[in-house]
Amino acid sequence: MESDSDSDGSHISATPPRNSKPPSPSPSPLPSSPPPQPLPQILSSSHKSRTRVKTSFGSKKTPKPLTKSPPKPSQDEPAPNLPPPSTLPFQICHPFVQSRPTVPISLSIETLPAGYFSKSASFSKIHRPSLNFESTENDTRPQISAGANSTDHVSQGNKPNSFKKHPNLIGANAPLLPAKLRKYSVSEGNFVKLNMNRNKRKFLNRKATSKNGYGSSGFKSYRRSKRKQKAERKSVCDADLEDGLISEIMEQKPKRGKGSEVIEEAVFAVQNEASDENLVKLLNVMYGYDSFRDGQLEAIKMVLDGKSTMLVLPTGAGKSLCYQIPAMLLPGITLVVSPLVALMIDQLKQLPPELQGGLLSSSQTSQEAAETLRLVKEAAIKVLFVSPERFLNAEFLPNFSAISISLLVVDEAHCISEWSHNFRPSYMRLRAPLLRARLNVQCFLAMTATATNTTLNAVMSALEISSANLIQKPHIRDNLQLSVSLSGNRMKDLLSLMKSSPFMEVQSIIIYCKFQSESDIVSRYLCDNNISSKSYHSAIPSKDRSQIQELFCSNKIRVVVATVAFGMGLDKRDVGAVIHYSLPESLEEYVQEIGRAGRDGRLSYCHLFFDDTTYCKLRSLLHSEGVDEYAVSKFLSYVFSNGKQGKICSIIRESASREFDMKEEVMLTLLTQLELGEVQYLHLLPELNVTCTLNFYKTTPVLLADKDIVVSAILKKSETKQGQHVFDVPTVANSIGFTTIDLSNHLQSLKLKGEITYEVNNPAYCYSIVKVPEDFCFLSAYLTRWLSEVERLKVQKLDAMFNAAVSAVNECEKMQGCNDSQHTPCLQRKILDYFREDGQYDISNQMRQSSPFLRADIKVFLQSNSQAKFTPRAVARIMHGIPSPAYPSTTWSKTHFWGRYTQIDFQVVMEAAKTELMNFVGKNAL
Ligand SMILES: Nc1ncnc2c1ncn2[C@@H]1O[C@H](COP(=O)(O)OP(=O)(O)OP(=O)(O)O)[C@@H](O)[C@H]1O
Repeated sequence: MESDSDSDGSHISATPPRNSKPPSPSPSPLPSSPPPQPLPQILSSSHKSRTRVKTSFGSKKTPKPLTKSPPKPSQDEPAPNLPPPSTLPFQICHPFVQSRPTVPISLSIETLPAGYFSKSASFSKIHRPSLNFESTENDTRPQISAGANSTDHVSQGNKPNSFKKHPNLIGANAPLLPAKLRKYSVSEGNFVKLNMNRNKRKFLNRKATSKNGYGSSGFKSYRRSKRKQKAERKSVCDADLEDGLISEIMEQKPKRGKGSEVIEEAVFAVQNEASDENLVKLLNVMYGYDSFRDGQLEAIKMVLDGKSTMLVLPTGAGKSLCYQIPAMLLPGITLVVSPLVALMIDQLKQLPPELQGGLLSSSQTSQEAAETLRLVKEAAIKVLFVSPERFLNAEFLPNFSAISISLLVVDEAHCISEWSHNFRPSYMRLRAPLLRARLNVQCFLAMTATATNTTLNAVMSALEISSANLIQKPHIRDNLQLSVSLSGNRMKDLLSLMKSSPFMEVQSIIIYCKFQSESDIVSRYLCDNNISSKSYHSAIPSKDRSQIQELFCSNKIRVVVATVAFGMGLDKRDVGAVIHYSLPESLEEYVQEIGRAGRDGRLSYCHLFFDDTTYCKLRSLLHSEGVDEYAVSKFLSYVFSNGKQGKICSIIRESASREFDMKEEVMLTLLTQLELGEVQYLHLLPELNVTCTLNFYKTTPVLLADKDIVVSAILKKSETKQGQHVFDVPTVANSIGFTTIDLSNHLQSLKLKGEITYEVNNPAYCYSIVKVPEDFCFLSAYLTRWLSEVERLKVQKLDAMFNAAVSAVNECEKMQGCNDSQHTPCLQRKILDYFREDGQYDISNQMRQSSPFLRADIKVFLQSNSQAKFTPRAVARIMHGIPSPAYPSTTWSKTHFWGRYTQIDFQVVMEAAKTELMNFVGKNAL
């Protein structure tokens, strides 16, 4: 495997500088680290607000109800903040703390001394390599990015191509066919019509009013609406999409022109003989590039050979091309599984015009999905993007029985592995035997930029990819200059960094923050100090977000201060610097985010700030998803409580989350594991609002029930509240052997006939039981172990990130090209070691192992909250200041023990809590 670690920084001088003018002769030195500042308030409730789907109430055409229309049922009052008395293992019999208890004087306040991590570093002189200024902005610049190793390139000479913007591409920077070919090429390309029905934005059948046939306003609004779909990376999955996302995605066949003949010839030549020369020719006529980047040709040839392949290339190295070219050549369709709809949309719009694409995601309506499937069946779509949630479900599969799938691509393949930084339960569906059996697909291409060896092994074993078919290139491009500094005052240090060379000369900069509030504060601070910037995160209205991204891409905004929401799918080639204001949660995340810089191959700067307070805070937060065996077993009993095989069951997300003190995502992870683990216990059904409130209008309920089986069941199974019938959708469906979808359709038809109106609320996970577990204890122990392991690994990943930063600052001997705060070689080496050696990587943690006051404080806390019930984890969360569904910060942050022990390892606090709880319960029992 190639290694970046041998580089000593000298290679960087071969790259033209980002700033076209030479650096100012004397970079202004930065001040030494001032004393630490408190972090801004960073904890926020993870609760999603309850959605309420209104189907017909309030419509003007609604006929008058038979009975006087009662007032709308009020939304459920939020449940009390504490779980019911019998639900927690430790009961403490004392008055509860609803009003502030008289807490004895605090026993201790544990804080790490400032400068806990010795030797503070300064980034005052960021090393600037000697640069060759001969190349100018307009040169065909040496791409030292992914294809750093130029010997691996298959080239047809390096004539510069005059790239023109694709008429239908949304991406601001995607290079396109050279001018000479563009004039022959398709005029309408792979325009993806993206209708936002719910937002009433329709571009279908738009009359051509401009050269490209779409009308400039239509195209502009299309671009705008596309950009709206950037969403928070961690939180966005199909179900999380903002309202009115994708309603329709369709293709228009490109008009055939002389350019398409040239491409057809090139395709034909490769189909005859997949030689390097023919493939380069195809690359050239399709994309206008002269040579493949490192790893691309190898991957394409492997896939064309029918070999399942694991491809690990750095971000921005050009992985997409590795399935796009095969998709042009292979007879069947190419399915691309992608974790985020926003990513799918980006990839869809970046398909070359000759390649027709489509998208299926669970946020589409059934009509939209049907339209896409129709196009697939007509072979009008060559590349189909699908979300893993949609994938392999009972509704999806039958559509593919008669369709030949030549290639299945798993994008962000690390999501398959629970050992990755971004495990997604829905990716557990991606198993070779299942895919072969259900879709008859034989060839897989798994792609990622960030995978440790353990993760790679997990992915390759899931997709049965032979180790001989692993293509792996260094994780970081050589054109990224990495610097790091321990900061006592990040805000001030950031300002100094921004005002010093080279950052002051860089055109486009992304500053990554961990929290939304932090991003707002930092952006405001920069603006107040004459550095204009914009804050970007998912709480900013989508219209504004789109605008910020658009302005950033067109270089009208220089600095964006963003959470992780910014960047996924962003293919701005000339981002010159990425600054981490907050420590990333893993080296994977760090690598992914610095990969936003220098996609054009030019030298780019990445600076990382770190400090012990942020590290401790992040480490605490990583424990917010952990669960105890007690909670898991309670959850399992509930899941199978009314359990007969085949029965449709539901779990109302919000109330169950409080009841089990488990985040909604954790409940979904458990349910997915019960579906996709070794034994299939249940079958997940689409999520649904399960509580229905119904009014009858035309016909009296009893008369209607005589003719209608559904109405008859509703009358039997509903409660009448103020003249309205309230019922649980799965209960009614079960009673007449309907599916929930059938029942919903039936209600809809009654509504259209004017017989009823109804409203549904309470979003719930729905499933049918396949098998009731024989041994609940065994299963809950197994699931808890599994979740704990995932939790432990996340913490280890943060430790590894922190240790890499600490050791660069404190241990680097500055021998091999590192100097001042510039640590490219040693950070590259750390990253390489981490990805390669995995388990043996240094992941010792820097947390304090205990405090003499910990147990005494817990004891006081328990005494003063004696009516409440706690698990050890609940106590530890409070001591770490982590809110949870049953112990929200609104109530519990009022205790002055809240967050007092963030610097002590969570497990240690939990152990202490366990001991104290035992003592407490023991004493009470006496
Ligand atoms: N052979 C090539 N020569 C020049 N540019 C290329 C080549 N291959 C791909 N590119 C360009 O590199 C950019 C990044 O490509 P792409 O989006 O496929 O990267 P990626 O590896 O998927 O990145 P990420 O991991 O961030 O999604 C695109 O603008 C693409 O057009």
